[in-house]
Amino acid sequence: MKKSPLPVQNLGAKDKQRKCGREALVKLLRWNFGHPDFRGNQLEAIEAILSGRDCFCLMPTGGGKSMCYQIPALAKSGIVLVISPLIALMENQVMALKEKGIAAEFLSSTQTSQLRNKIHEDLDRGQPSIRLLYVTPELIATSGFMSKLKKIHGRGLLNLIAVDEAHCISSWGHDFRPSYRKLSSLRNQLQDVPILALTATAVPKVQKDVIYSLNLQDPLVLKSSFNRPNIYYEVRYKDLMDDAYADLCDVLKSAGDVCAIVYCLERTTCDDLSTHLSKTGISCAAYHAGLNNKLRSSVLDDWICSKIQVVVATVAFGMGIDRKDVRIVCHFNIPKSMEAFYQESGRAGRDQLPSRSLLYYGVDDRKRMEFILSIAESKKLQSSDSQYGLSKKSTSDFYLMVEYCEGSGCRRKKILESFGEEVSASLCKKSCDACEHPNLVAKYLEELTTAIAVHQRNGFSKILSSSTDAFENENFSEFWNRNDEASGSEEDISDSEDGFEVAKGISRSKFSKKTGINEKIELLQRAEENYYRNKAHDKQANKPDKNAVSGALRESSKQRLLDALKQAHQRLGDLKVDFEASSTILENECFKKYGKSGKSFYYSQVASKVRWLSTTSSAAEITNQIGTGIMPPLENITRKEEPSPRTVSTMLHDERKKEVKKVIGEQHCGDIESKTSVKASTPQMQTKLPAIPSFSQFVNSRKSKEMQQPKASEEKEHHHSPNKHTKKRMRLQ
Ligand SMILES: Nc1ncnc2c1ncn2[C@@H]1O[C@H](COP(=O)(O)OP(=O)(O)OP(=O)(O)O)[C@@H](O)[C@H]1O
Ligand SMILES: [Mg+2]
Repeated sequence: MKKSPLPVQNLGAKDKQRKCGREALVKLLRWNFGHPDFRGNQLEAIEAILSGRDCFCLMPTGGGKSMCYQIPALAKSGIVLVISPLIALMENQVMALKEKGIAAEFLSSTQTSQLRNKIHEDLDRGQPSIRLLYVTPELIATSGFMSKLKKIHGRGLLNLIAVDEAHCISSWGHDFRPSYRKLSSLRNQLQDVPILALTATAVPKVQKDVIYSLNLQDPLVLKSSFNRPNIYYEVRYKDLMDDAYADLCDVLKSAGDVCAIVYCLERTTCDDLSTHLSKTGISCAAYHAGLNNKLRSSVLDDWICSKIQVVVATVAFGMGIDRKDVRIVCHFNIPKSMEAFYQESGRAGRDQLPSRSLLYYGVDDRKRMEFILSIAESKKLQSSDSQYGLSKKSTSDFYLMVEYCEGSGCRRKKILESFGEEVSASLCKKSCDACEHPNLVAKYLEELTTAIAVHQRNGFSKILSSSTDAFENENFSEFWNRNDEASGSEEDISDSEDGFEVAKGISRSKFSKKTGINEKIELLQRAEENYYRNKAHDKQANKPDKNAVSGALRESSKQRLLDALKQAHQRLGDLKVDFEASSTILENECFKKYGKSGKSFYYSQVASKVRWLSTTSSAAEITNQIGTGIMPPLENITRKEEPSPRTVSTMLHDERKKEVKKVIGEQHCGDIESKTSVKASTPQMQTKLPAIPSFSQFVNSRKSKEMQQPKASEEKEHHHSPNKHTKKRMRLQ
């Protein structure tokens, strides 16, 4: 319904400098938004801004921060500029304001040039009709738009600059956006325009950083408690349950037909989980950046208008989702930080009614996140962002989240303390599982400790171990040494430019479309791993340290590298390196890095090198990496000891064959074998070793098989149901 312009114009047109009294502001609120009164610090913030003062406003998620700039936009003639990190967020707010008859627009590259021109024309008018103009920080950074802003300001029409989600300016914030840093120049460029910084998730360090970076002058600092008393916090332990999918299903069903969001780390989990929930009769849909825009907006629309009950989403279902009656927010995987968790779980109960935050914690998830963060950190260290001190921060943030799950004591207290709030023990009022059922939670934690010990004993998720230290100084794990690494992130999932998202994007781009292949690679790796484990175990039956890298293991690894080098030479033609010396160098490198970390890391690194040798398309790359002298002609190479027919590689090959057979069937395995045997019997090799099929060979033959038999392969993929043991192994997707 379009409202009459009153009382906006009455208040604004009379006297621009006139201060609106409380009553007039409440009237504006009631008239335009239908709320009976201001909440929390809204009024104080609005009054400060209207008096021309800078303001830093920290309010909990759903606290009503938008009102702090929307009311001033209505109280004075002129324009309020709102800087917002997401186009979707701007679109939503502008649409909602327009529905209320308030003149709001946003400028973005997604609009037609015709529409943009129309907005610019309005801004150029003596008295623009637009009251709220939403823009991205990127647009602010352009000289053209800045000169337009200066002109508007010169005409006395720029009333306020509101920086929404202001924590994005700080590299200490969980959603740091490099483009936000460009906002630092606003104060100098538009000197006497008040600036309002708004955020829900700033820890004290970030709060200071925001105020400093935006150069706020004597700002009114308003901080509300982060506490969300209407949200009940609970953690459930995946490692202690048979089937987390079924558990979640029960939770959602027993809650009735309520609105819920389930956050997952990976798109594939969203798809799987959504399918699973749908099958059990829950109305739900997946939402992630892998879906096209049309599908995404239809899922969002269906959820907003209650056509579907549950959205199973990645963090792409992000900031600005304003449905008030979300009753359950579930994290099916541990989030990356307490700030992210707070913001996401805070989408529950924005209507202040009782709601629930449920986190499913799994040790495997924790390890996966540790791995992602370690990669993101390495990437950030390499990039210019390192100047902002990003290196160790995300891991330490993450451990707060781990502590939330693994520690005993009130969950609410943990959340609030992480934001620097001092909290009394009585605050929670038994509205978290740890306060309501302390003995039960203590029992779970004890069982979890045992489960973790069992995982560790069994070498569970060995390849991507929890030890991020093991990846320090490493040019990433074997998973990163792949040809397609350079493909990078083809899309963003949360519209964030951050290293974390980029790292996730890269990992997804490499793995998500290759789930089947990835599983097979895993099987091969497992076969290799088993081989080494068994061999080392046999040889060292009496030795106490089962995890030590034995001399035999080193020798066989060297042999593998030697074979891989020779195969690379065959494939690429002009590999000018000394094979023996090079394999020693490569093996030494692996041992130097991981010899002390135990054989699984060491083996993993060797496997990585072998894979690199068998997939790289550049001989120069190998030569450069090894950096050894000129290689004698291949024909002249003779081994000191000719290996027996049943060598390490043969055995390894047999192991692989077994696994390959398991996955792709006898016939296809035979294909690989016949091809590789031909290679192995070529005279140049002077070895009886059958060649190890490279992963690309394996993957390519698998692909062609899949193309021939799409249905059969689909069945096999389907067979890898989420609850199968294989799913429990770690995969980055
Ligand atoms: N004074 C008020 N009384 C009642 N409801 C209000 C009031 N102010 C805002 N709201 C409502 O609260 C909800 C949340 O508002 P808003 O989106 O501005 O919150 P936010 O603090 O920006 O949250 P987030 O951190 O998630 O962005 C909206 O539905 C809004 O209409
Ligand atoms: Mg907001």
